[in-house]
Amino acid sequence: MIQNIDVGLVVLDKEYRIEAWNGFMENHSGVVSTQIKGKNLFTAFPDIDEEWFRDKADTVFQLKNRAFTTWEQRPYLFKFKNYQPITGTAEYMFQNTTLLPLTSATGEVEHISMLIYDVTDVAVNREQLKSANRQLKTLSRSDRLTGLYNRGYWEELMRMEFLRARRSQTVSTLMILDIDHFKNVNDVYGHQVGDQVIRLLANSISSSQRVTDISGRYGGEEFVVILVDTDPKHAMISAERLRQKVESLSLSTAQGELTFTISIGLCGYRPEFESHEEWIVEADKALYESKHNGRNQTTIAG
Ligand SMILES: Nc1nc2c(ncn2[C@@H]2O[C@H](COP(=O)(O)OP(=O)(O)OP(=O)(O)O)[C@@H](O)[C@H]2O)c(=O)[nH]1
Repeated sequence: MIQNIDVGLVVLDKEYRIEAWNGFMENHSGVVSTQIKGKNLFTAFPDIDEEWFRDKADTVFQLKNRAFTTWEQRPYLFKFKNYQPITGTAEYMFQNTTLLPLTSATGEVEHISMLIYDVTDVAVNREQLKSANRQLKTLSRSDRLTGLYNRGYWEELMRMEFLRARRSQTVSTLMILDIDHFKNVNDVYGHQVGDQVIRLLANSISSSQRVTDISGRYGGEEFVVILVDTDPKHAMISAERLRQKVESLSLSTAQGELTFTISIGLCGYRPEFESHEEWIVEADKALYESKHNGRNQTTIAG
């Protein structure tokens, strides 16, 4: 039975010599029991981390208790190729191992037995679940149309930046921008072209920003960027560069070339702000002024 079970069984003596080696071990290692018996485990399998394994096994010899190794600590003890078709993505077999003391008639532990379980399917499923969760996390943070952070996640980052700004000596600036007369774009060119314009603007924002800037889609045609460690004067240069770039863009549509402009509001962090929302409100007021004064311009909050 021990020969045929779907679990590896190895018996070791105190010198770490292999005393028993069942069918599972033969099949996966390609080494038959008669060849391996009497050989030292670490000489026969140099991939095994000797110090780590001795630490585990010594407690079994001395304290007569059980010990375990899991695939989460180390993917495997014996480097066996994985041949399971369903879990074909894993190159090597993931293993959990149990070490058990074998007590002699005198009560001494002269041998330990190792049970090696193939847990590749569990491990692969767990890894796939982790990867799916990572993808879900990214999706839940980003806006589907533009790929920028969505409002919820951006606001979370904005709140953290507000707390950081409160402690730091440097100034960060919040930029809010909005497409001018966007309703007309939708009315004249249709909603799909409207979506294309939004995407084009999002690309311009992404390509013109610094790696430390944090940009998001705040609403329909409204975008926000936190320019980290940038005062309003320098943010103005960056905002104007973006505004001019957008002004020069053109989109080919069935109704001819389409150009569009944006209005921008800027507001630097102020110590009197009590929340990140106050900061947003002030930047929004500056945006409103840009709109009010004729659009296609940038205003710094007064
Ligand atoms: N195509 C498209 N349109 C959107 C989306 N989200 C919001 N909108 C449209 O954006 C328009 C916003 O219009 P308004 O808020 O009146 O502003 P506006 O026409 O840009 O005028 P000003 O901001 O004052 O220059 C509305 O017509 C919304 O339907 C979207 O995801 N795709």
